[in-house]
Amino acid sequence: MSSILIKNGRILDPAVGRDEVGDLFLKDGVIAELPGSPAGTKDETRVRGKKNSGTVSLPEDTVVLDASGCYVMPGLIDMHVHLRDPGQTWKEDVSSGSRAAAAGGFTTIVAMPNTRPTIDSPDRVDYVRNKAAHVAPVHVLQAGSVTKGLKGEELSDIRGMAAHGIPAISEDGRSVMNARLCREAMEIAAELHLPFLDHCEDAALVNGGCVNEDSFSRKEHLKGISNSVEDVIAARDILLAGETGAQLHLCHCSTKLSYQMLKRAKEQGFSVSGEVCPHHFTLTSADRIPGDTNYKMNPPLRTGEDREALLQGLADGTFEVISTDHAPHTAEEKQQPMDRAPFGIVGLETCVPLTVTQLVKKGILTPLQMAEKLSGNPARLLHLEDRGSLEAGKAADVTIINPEEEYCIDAGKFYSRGRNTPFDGMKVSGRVRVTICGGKIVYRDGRLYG
Ligand SMILES: NC(=O)N[C@@H](CC(=O)O)C(=O)O
Ligand SMILES: [Zn+2]
Ligand SMILES: [Zn+2]
Repeated sequence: MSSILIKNGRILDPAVGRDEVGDLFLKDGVIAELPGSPAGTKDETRVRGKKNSGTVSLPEDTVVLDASGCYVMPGLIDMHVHLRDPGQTWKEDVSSGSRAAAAGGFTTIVAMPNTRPTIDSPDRVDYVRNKAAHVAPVHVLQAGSVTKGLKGEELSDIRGMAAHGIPAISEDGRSVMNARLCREAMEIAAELHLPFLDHCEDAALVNGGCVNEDSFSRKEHLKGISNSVEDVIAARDILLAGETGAQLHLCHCSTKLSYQMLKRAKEQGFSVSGEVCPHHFTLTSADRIPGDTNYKMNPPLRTGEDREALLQGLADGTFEVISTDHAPHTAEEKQQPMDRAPFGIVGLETCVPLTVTQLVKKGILTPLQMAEKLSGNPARLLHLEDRGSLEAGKAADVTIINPEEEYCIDAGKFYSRGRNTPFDGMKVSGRVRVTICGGKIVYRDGRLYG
């Protein structure tokens, strides 16, 4: 493996609050001290000085990357991805999904267990892990389901799956509607220090709704999904997490009340966190094009008031994570009427430009906060100690982004098998230039390697 020197980038390390122009050196799969800098010192002025002094001697095979004008962040981590493998590999599989991740700047992704069959046992965890080890250019972590077959009747073998390396449990796609069973799962999760990634949706309240319940749904005579569908389960599960001590992470938060409840729970010292997806911080139900199922996802696009609360929560730190909820479906599947088409949109290859365009350029997040929500915090919440930071000794997982490059999103160029996005053709700013995983360049300027 060659060494890599990243020169003149804006080094953004959320773990230590570092934001300065400098160089980064990667060697033997880890972030290393810059050659010539006295070992163990973190005197950045001296390291920077060396750069210009010409005395640095690099290993001969060093690849030098000029990152002038670019953000250099610890490799991005997506806590919420659907790889559809096993069982629905026409939509996506471990290979295509992990390649899309690399192209999107992600070096670690968490795959949700709502596959066919469900990932609810150690051997099914092993299936994804073994496949990923052979085909994935980035780290793929497989979450385990809370109940067998996502049926909500009997707990999965959570302990067994924990022994096989799941980073978290999740019933994503639905909620565990039986509160007693959910509480039992949280007790086990607390004991094993496994985060509980919570999809909040009351199965009875949702009642076949397909878009947000508002004036638009009424006008189109579509069944609506009220905010309470999400909020009642978020409230219930925050209470259960408080009682059990489980580490609760609210997935794809979309409502104003989920923001307020999360904020309050944190003030009370509960171990809770929350994520917002780019589509929810970018769009509202008013942006939906009637009949276009690429605007159909779960939870649905909400009102402007909800979106404002999400932006507020991202800015004030209540939501510490941005995740994609990458949910690929085929064009045929999506070309059904609104009430029949599947929920979900792809997100791995649009997350960085949407975050830069909607949040950083508009002053809602600083570039350092962007690195925090896309890497530092996910690493902390998933207990990935070697990631989410650019300090010496950490994994050589790095993402280089040019925040100034303007272009139009082209779904036809996605590495994902899914093309289902409402953002095709949208003008954005911010392009992933290089993704480095484990000290290897896996993506550079439009091309995948390895
Ligand atoms: N978000 C979605 O709209 N769809 C997800 C399920 C989920 O994340 O709840 C999917 O698996 O397709
Ligand atoms: Zn979900
Ligand atoms: Zn999901």
